Amino acid sequence: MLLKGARVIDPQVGIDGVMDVLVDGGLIAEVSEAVDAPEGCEVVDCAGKVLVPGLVDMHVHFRDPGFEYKEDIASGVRAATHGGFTDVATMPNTDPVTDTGTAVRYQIDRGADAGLTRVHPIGALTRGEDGESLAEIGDMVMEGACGFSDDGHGVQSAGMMRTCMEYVSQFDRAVIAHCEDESLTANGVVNEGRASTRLGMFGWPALGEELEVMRDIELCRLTGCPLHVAHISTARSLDLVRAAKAEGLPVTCEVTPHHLFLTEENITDSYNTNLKVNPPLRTRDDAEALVAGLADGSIDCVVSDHAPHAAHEKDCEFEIAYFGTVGLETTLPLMLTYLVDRGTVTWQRLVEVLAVAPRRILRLAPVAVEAGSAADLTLIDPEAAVTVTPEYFESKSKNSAFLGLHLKGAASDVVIGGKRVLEAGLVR
Ligand SMILES: NC(=O)N[C@@H](CC(=O)O)C(=O)O
Ligand SMILES: [Zn+2]
Ligand SMILES: [Zn+2]
Repeated sequence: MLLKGARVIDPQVGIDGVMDVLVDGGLIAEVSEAVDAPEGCEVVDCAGKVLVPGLVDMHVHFRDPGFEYKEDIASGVRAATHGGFTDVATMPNTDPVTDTGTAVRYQIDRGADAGLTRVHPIGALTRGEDGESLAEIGDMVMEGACGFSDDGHGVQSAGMMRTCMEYVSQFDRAVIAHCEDESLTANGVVNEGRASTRLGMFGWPALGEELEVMRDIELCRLTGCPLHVAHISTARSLDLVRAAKAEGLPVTCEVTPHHLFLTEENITDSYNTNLKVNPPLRTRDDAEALVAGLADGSIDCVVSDHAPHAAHEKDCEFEIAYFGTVGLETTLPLMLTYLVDRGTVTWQRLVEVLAVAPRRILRLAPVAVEAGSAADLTLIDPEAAVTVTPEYFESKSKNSAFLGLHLKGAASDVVIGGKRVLEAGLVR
């Protein structure tokens, strides 16, 4: 297959220019200004589009096994492919929890059966995510777990988290921390401050996150285990991560589009339960600090934290609605519309935060737009018009914090292992 005339952008190899990319089998055979199509070669006209290394969303919830009515692996990978991702990492808060090698293998195999976006399971740190005893981490590494997390909960005991980090540090994997001290956040549904006061609801204070970020950075120092802070949401958490990085500690972090582009102010007028997320939407100052941190390199990657929930779990009082927003199909359009098109984030930085850094943090093989690399590629149409409606989603769930928006720019094609799985915006 010959991808002809796209603007190819890959900071890893220092390219930004209009090129032809020849794919042979699962690999990239040639990247140059003019490649003649070999006989019988499928030619894809990519004029006006941008070709980048395949995008990776390193934080999604596919609810399989256990809550397949919200999402299963087959529907999850369709959403991921539609969103432009060649690879995703799935969180272990399934039922049963993904805490054994068999459970990890199940997700990889189900993902492979679908033949779309690849699924890389993240294993649980503790058995059943109960925070009390270590899960079968070595067994999960052997079956292909790409990282470890009790996402959905913080590990409440510092001693248990220390044990987890000491154990994981024997393997070449990161601990991905959902930082939440539940003694501070109990019952909290919105940011503690103006939002909780105006709405008369229990607050989830910034300190509930920051205290565990501080603790886990200290445990990283003690154990040497790579620490990745999930869905960072406050300016102070970011400062803590910056300071840790400046000291040379192996600390990285991620941010979601909803924490970049929405604030607690979006909730106060609407009571829209799709804006109920964990951690909660914070202040405008926090969101601005996160955008700055993403642009300056302090934040390593962008993740959707795709958290599908059924209609009845959101169409209810704010206090009892489930936490989470779907995100796989809006992350790229939001990034393009609000950051790249406006020049806040360069295309090169977009590729770093959505393709390069997540592979590094998950210890996946690097992918670059150069001869010899795996042909895992995302083709972006910067002019595509996206209207976020329930019908737009391939996901089983429609609980998007961004419903109703008109966005500009989306993936048009996705190539995985040399196979085109998204063609002109349609999942095969
Ligand atoms: N983020 C959310 O609001 N919800 C996630 C859990 C999580 O990511 O902590 C979920 O599993 O629904
Ligand atoms: Zn979480
Ligand atoms: Zn999550």
